[in-house]
Amino acid sequence: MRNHVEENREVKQTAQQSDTGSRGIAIRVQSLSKSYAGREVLHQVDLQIEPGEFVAIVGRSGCGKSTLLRLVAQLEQASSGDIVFAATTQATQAANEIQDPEIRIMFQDSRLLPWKRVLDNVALGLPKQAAPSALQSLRQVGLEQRAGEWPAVLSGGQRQRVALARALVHDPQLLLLDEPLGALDALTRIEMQQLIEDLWQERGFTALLVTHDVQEAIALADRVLLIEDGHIALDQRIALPRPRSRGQALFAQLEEYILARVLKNPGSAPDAELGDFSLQRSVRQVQWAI
Ligand SMILES: Nc1ncnc2c1ncn2[C@@H]1O[C@H](COP(=O)(O)OP(=O)(O)OP(=O)(O)O)[C@@H](O)[C@H]1O
Repeated sequence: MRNHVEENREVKQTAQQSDTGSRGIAIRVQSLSKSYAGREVLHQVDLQIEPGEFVAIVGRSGCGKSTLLRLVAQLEQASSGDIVFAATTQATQAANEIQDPEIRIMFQDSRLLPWKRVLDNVALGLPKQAAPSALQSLRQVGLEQRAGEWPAVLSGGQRQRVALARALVHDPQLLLLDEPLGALDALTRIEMQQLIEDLWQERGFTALLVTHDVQEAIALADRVLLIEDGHIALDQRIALPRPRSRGQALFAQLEEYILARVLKNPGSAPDAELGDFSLQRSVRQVQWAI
């Protein structure tokens, strides 16, 4: 017998799924500004993200990366400007505004409840009868066997896997990732990157990742945005084939270029040289009529 969550999900998907079969939504940020105590952190930011796109945000500490993510998550209010979410219709790719997108967020710390077992953490907020989907979500991150354990006995990487399972059990249209792998060792970090990429490809949600790690941004994202002085100073398409290898010459070239831009190093390669990749991933552009 199907549970309520599955039924609700089906109804929601029928209404909101794009014609690529993607669960992901489009985002349009218009003239977005945010000030804290009179100090402007973001200044009239404009940004468009396509359904199912994976976008990474990099930039120096304190430049406003997490602020932008929190505004998109609707955890904070902008000082001015708009953020619009849209699903696309079947044939036309026209954007239909949606008011209550399913958005989930992952932080650097897992934020698991220590007094709840792993499975109960994943099932948090789900109706009781949806427990099987929580177990399935744990299976997807490879931790089904740890369902009955307490978060305290898991490693940092395993706790982040549980946090990922907890986000995915809600079948998000948009997954926001605020430096979720920042505290992990290098090997675990790469394993988690692969897991996130696999799940993103399988589920089709739109992903927005804040990271300090330019390699991570290039490994995962379709586009890397650099925030600087309150605005998007660079919007670099990463048209490398997936899965990506850090050993590729183009990977290294992009890394050097983006890092140089972050560090404002005048010796970096010109944008034009890097914009000429032949392998472009076909992200379908939304027609905004709203
Ligand atoms: N609630 C707040 N009240 C006051 N100032 C804030 C608040 N949140 C963020 N700021 C300030 O806004 C600026 C941007 O913060 P934000 O956390 O977005 O930066 P970030 O780029 O994510 O930094 P990091 O890479 O170090 O995490 C910082 O100067 C920060 O001190």
